[in-house]
Amino acid sequence: MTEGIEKLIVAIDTDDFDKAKELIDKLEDSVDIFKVGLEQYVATRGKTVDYLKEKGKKIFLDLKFHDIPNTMKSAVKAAVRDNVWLMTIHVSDMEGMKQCAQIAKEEAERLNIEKPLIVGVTVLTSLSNEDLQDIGCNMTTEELAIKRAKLAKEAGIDGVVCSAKEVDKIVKECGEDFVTVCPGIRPETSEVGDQKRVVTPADAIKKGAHYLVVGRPITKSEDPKKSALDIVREIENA
Ligand SMILES: O=c1ccn([C@@H]2O[C@H](COP(=O)(O)O)[C@@H](O)[C@H]2O)c(=O)[nH]1
Repeated sequence: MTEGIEKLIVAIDTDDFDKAKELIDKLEDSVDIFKVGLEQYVATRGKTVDYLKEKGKKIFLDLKFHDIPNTMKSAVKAAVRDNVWLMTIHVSDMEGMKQCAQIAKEEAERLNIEKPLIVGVTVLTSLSNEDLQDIGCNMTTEELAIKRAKLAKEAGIDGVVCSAKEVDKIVKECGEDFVTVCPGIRPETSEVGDQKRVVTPADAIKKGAHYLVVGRPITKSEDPKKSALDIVREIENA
């Protein structure tokens, strides 16, 4: 497998199981990791997860758990049983994050399976400094993302979701082994859409991102396979 494929995660954001299946089938030779997010999971009641398992693909379950500690930890426990490779929670209170990290370890040990990676969402890539001001936060997106990454690390979480704009600073603060997953990736010619902190695939890799999450630039393309392969090549040449 090429290094580019190992770093690319494709977000299957559609509310239709047949469309998701068609995309996965088109991309299966060029993509190894697929992200199942809220829209797809709720619409199909998790059916895509089963389909990806049948295909032997790595699954990133992006349901961004955020609740009281007991509910978060119970959701993480259930997701561990689904044998996903990576899952998201929100970087929230220390107690909730610590309990998620602990239960994932215990449940994976009990089932004798590899523990899924748990990453915490720092600051959504669709948010700008002004958006944070609007909700009463006087930090910049970068300051808040770094602060939350440090909290996630302290709580025992494996890594974070962040924009590649701040990924170099997070790697510097939290270390090379702390997993960084970066959405908001846009090749030069792609539409930005609702993303506000965007970076090209090449720049994200140069700044130290471990994994790049790409949705619409691939899934809405006329030729999703070509678009995925172009990104894989850009990653490899970076
Ligand atoms: O901060 C975040 C966290 C998650 N996402 C998710 O990534 C993909 C990005 O899709 P695009 O179509 O490439 O914009 C999407 O599923 C989001 O839910 C994010 O964008 N930002």
